[in-house]
Amino acid sequence: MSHQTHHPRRVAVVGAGNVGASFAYGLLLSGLASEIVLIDANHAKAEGEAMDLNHAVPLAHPTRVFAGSYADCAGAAVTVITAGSAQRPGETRLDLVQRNAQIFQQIIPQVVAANPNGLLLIATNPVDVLSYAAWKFSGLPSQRVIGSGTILDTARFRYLLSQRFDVDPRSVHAFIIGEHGDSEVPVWSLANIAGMRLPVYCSSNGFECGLDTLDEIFAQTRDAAYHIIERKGATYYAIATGLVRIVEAILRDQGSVLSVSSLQDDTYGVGDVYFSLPTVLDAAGVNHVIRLDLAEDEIAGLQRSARILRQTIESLKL
Ligand SMILES: NC(=O)C1=CN([C@@H]2O[C@H](COP(=O)(O)OP(=O)(O)OC[C@H]3O[C@@H](n4cnc5c(N)ncnc54)[C@H](O)[C@@H]3O)[C@@H](O)[C@H]2O)C=CC1
Ligand SMILES: CC(=O)C(=O)O
Repeated sequence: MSHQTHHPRRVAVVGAGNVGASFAYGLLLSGLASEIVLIDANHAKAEGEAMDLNHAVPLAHPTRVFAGSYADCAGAAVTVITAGSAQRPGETRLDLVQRNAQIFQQIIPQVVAANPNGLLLIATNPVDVLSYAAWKFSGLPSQRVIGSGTILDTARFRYLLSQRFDVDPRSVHAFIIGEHGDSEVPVWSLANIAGMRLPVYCSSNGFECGLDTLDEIFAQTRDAAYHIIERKGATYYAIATGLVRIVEAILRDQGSVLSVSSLQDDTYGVGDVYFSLPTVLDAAGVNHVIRLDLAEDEIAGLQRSARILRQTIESLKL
């Protein structure tokens, strides 16, 4: 209730569309939150989703789910932003930037006015640029403004590698870094199963993994959203699960290493930009970003990705 001052484990969700509603559903099933508030410009949509979700509560976990207004972001540990336009077939994520930045200019100050102490978790695309915009519009310390970044791409990559090598994807350790989008970079040099780099793993365990095979796995990872949008119009279950995983790391103060987007300094030659690297997340948000021992071509790819994002930020004239 909005008159309460203490909201144990409240999570607010702005945007109750495909991604927001799927996230709320995943969060409800996780039992991590005691309250979930849904906010949407289309209030009826938020109300309908809250009603439907509440009917799952007796079968899941005691959770108070309701449709609210920005004032209800008060006391939320995390506010997840999924509002805005999604790609239509043939559009890139970067094509959405002007439209969604304008929406963020309206939304973010209202969230922060109600809740100056919580964390913001951004999913709206292009997620790296909009996370940077959210940081600017919010005035919050960058540690508390996080983008879902390549958590999804890393999950896709681990899944596809697991299929190739016939193991549990959780046993595949590999990261996608940089932009959540077309310029993202696979970190092949550090990818491993059981601590063995992939070429060694392959030769000693009887798998073929030539360059063509690996290139194809990366292309399928990078282009997955296009393939899914062509078929079903949108992607949401996997990103929703990624958002739940990030919220879990925060609410449970786990110190988990996840590839998320955060403000980057110029370690790799391009600063004042958001992009993804493996990042330690805890209750305070970004604890620190891990400095990877990358191969030269990976550094070059990351710098290219960061430059594309920096140029897109500059086009917004924030
Ligand atoms: N970061 C990631 O990995 C992923 C990001 N996305 C992005 O998430 C975003 C949402 O996608 P979907 O949920 O599929 O879209 P959707 O169209 O189903 O939902 C968007 C919701 O935002 C609401 N909305 C629009 N303007 C608003 C405003 N000014 N204030 C409050 N609510 C507003 C709409 O009413 C709608 O309910 C898109 O930008 C999409 O590209 C989607 C999948 C993965
Ligand atoms: C839409 C999007 O960003 C994705 O599925 O990767």
